[in-house]
Amino acid sequence: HSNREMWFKHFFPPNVCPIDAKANTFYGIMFDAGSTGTRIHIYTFVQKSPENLPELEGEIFESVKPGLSAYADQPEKGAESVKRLLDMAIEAVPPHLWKKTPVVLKATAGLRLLSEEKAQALLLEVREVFEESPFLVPEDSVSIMDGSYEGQLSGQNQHTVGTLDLGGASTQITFLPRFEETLKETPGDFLTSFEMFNSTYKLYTHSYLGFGLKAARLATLGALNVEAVDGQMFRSSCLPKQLEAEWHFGGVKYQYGGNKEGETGFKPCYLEVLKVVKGKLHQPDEIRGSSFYAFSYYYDRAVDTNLIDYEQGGVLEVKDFERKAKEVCDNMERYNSASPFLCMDLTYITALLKEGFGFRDNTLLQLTKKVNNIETSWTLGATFHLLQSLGITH
Ligand SMILES: Nc1ccn([C@@H]2O[C@H](COP(=O)(O)OP(=O)(O)O)[C@@H](O)[C@H]2O)c(=O)n1
Ligand SMILES: [Ca+2]
Repeated sequence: HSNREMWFKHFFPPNVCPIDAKANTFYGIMFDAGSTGTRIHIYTFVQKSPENLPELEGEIFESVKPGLSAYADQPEKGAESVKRLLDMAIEAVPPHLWKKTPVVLKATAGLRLLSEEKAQALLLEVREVFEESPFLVPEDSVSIMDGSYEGQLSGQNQHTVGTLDLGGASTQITFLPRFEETLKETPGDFLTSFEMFNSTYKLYTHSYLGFGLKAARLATLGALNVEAVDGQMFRSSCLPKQLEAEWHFGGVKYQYGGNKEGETGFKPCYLEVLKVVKGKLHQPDEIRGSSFYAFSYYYDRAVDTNLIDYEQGGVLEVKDFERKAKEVCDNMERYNSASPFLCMDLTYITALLKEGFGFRDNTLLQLTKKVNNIETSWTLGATFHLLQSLGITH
């Protein structure tokens, strides 16, 4: 619309101006099909004028468990879980905007670990659910995402230069390098360029498949990429001595337990976990002392052990995770009520941060679930990009 049509909008406060609201509000529906759950993000954007970027106005968020990969052998059931979430969008988006509201699903690490055939069958069923909905279904609306897009950047605090995300199957690190040196010593496929205000920026972002918390459990147990797991017992010094149990992940059943006779506790556990991370990740020098935002399982495990409050989040040092790991691992029987993997998880987080990425003991981590009441997720950037590429916003 031209400025002529909108001359009257200055007489109304923005939220009572009916035409303004209609002409400038856009919705975007983004599904995050993660390895442990499926989530819907329904974003509302408002574009105040054609020359400004659209602003995020709000988000509706819901999630279900388990993730799509758990339906590897029942793709219709998997698609049904998506449909139930999509029904929320039918309620949330005004009917006259349905046709203009794109719906997209991007699967992350969990589906990357399934066979091509099973993954495609799932995606096909989901695509059908989308086609039957009243929303705009772009080409490629259902896909497996390249890991590097999961990185996200937050600019809340000048000294916080990057983000860390720990999923079930993969983990991501993203930051804006400040030194030429970092760009020089970084593998090319860890860098992506983007344009903003007529300048080109280089972003360091990488997704490590197999280094998510749950994949790391299997790796520590020696059960990742093992051919025959049937009847095999995987043991670890990171688990309670007497424990023997079963665990289902990615459609496979694993039997695992504690070191009945051998050692348990932080020290032997750390050595076990070290084998999984040491020398496996790229360590950019400049991040050692920088502070990072940390999401997902970093957040969840910090909440589980009272390091932070669930609602508030908080700031931690890397060594806080180590202190807690020692406390839990060296008193394993006492912590039995929580997950039997708590010691292993905290030890892995400690090793990942210190030996994997190369952070210092006193590196600060800002643990956050929401920023300005919006779920922190790669989905926001992806939706923004989608609306622009479809020409829905400018
Ligand atoms: N919107 C979201 C998405 C995931 N998560 C967390 O991310 C972790 C699981 O990661 P995921 O299921 O996305 O696994 P990947 O597919 O990323 O490996 C859990 O700690 C979730 O609670 C979150 O806190 N908020
Ligand atoms: Ca994720």
